[in-house]
Amino acid sequence: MNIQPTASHFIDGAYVEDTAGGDIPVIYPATGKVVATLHAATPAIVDKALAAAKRAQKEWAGWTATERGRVLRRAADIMRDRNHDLSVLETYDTGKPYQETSVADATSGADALEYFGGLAASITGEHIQMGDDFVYTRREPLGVCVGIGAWNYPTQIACWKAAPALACGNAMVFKPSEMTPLCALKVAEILVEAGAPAGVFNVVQGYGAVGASLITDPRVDKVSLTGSVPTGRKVYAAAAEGMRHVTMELGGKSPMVVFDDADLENAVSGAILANFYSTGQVCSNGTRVFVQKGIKDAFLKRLTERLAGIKMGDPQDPDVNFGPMVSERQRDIVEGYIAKGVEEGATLVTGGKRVDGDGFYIEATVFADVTDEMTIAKEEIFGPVMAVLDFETEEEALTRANATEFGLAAGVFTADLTRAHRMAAGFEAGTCYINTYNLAPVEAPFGGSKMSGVGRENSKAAIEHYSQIKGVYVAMGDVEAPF
Ligand SMILES: NC(=O)C1=CN([C@@H]2O[C@H](COP(=O)(O)OP(=O)(O)OC[C@H]3O[C@@H](n4cnc5c(N)ncnc54)[C@H](O)[C@@H]3O)[C@@H](O)[C@H]2O)C=CC1
Repeated sequence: MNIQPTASHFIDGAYVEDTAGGDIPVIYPATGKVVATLHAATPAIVDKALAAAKRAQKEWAGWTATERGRVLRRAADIMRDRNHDLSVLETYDTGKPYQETSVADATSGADALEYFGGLAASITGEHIQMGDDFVYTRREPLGVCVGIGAWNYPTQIACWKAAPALACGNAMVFKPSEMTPLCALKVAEILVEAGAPAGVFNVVQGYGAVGASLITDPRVDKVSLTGSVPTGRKVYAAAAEGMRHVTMELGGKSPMVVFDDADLENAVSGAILANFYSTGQVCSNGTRVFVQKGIKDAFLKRLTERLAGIKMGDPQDPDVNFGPMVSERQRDIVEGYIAKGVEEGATLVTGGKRVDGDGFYIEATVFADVTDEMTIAKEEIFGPVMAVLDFETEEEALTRANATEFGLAAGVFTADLTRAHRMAAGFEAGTCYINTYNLAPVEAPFGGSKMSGVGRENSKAAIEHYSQIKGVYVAMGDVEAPF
């Protein structure tokens, strides 16, 4: 497979290069080797992309929604047809195992394109009768949207943002994470192939500075970021200057609560999905696993047994189910947290060590006897580190689960139906799970409360964040004025 793309950027329907912006090396996390070199956008490239989006948006919004939807649905079909190649590329970009990328990335992107393609024609206004007069509402696009992505799901993030944006008649300029710049280019190619007019979806590469320059441009109407809380703060503030709409999908330190009466095997499976999928690099991960005292020993025993099923190795090998971290830096950060866990007195149950060699591998790590004050229970690690905390009562579990500035996700495992719903109602989090964890189907809203974000992606809720309502009052009689 040719990993080096034709050029760094995709603007106005074509690949564009400008080497003056400086190199962005693409490092394959499994080997530590550079597999492609791209270039950061210069101000001229950013200008070209925004100009193309601004022009194309007018044409695109003039199409009927059925026509727009058809393009998105065709793009979904193309993505599914190319799932293998796209998954291999996603694995080069991120280091996530092919076993995951072949079922969770291009496929999830295709789901978003299909879902919002199907929804496009149902995005309508309403009629409000006022005696003889009436008001009608128009649901209009926002204009030019900027999407900024994190490294962990480059295809999915591009599609989760592009699909609702385009369905509503917006155009988009998307900046992938500098760590994983390859996959969004394929999304752009596919949309053009599916019939999207040139300029409706553009990709520009770059580090934070390129992202920052996009947000403040007067041509931009909306910014949707997937990233960390510190970046979210900066992006939200910069967008506020121009009163721009925002969607913020940020980090988390989500709780997963396991009661004594939970199905042990399912709770262990949930904890594995909540901590080790994508080598722990998932924003909604349930990294604070609260386990009720009566089930704690059995839980830890079964978890340790199940972790023996990890197969670490070349992520392109379909039998491998645990890949490297995305970068050396991220692995160093995770190692630092593991050291803090040991230093602050948590019990290291399993893992904890980096794997020697060129790739950025680190073991799946479980700490028990973690307390709320420990650093590993408070800060987002974004790596394969599970913290198991003990608890006794439901009230205690809920209070401690909510005692965080984050509010992205939360989960509960219990056989007690009413308790499950009580917990879901009590969680201060945007995305909750009962007896499962980390599923993110396009039909369901996804996003966080508190410091974890603003707005929702996916589901009908996303339409609210990529369109605006205009009310039109229509008088049927004379106008009454006081003088
Ligand atoms: N809630 C969600 O849906 C998700 C959230 N995340 C969060 O993302 C973080 C990890 O991803 P990273 O790529 O390290 O995040 P990051 O915040 O470092 O970077 C995210 C993106 O923002 C860009 N950026 C950085 N500074 C900027 C600025 N001043 N203006 C505009 N753009 C700027 C980066 O180039 C990158 O494309 C984690 O905290 C994770 O929890 C990741 C995936 C999903």
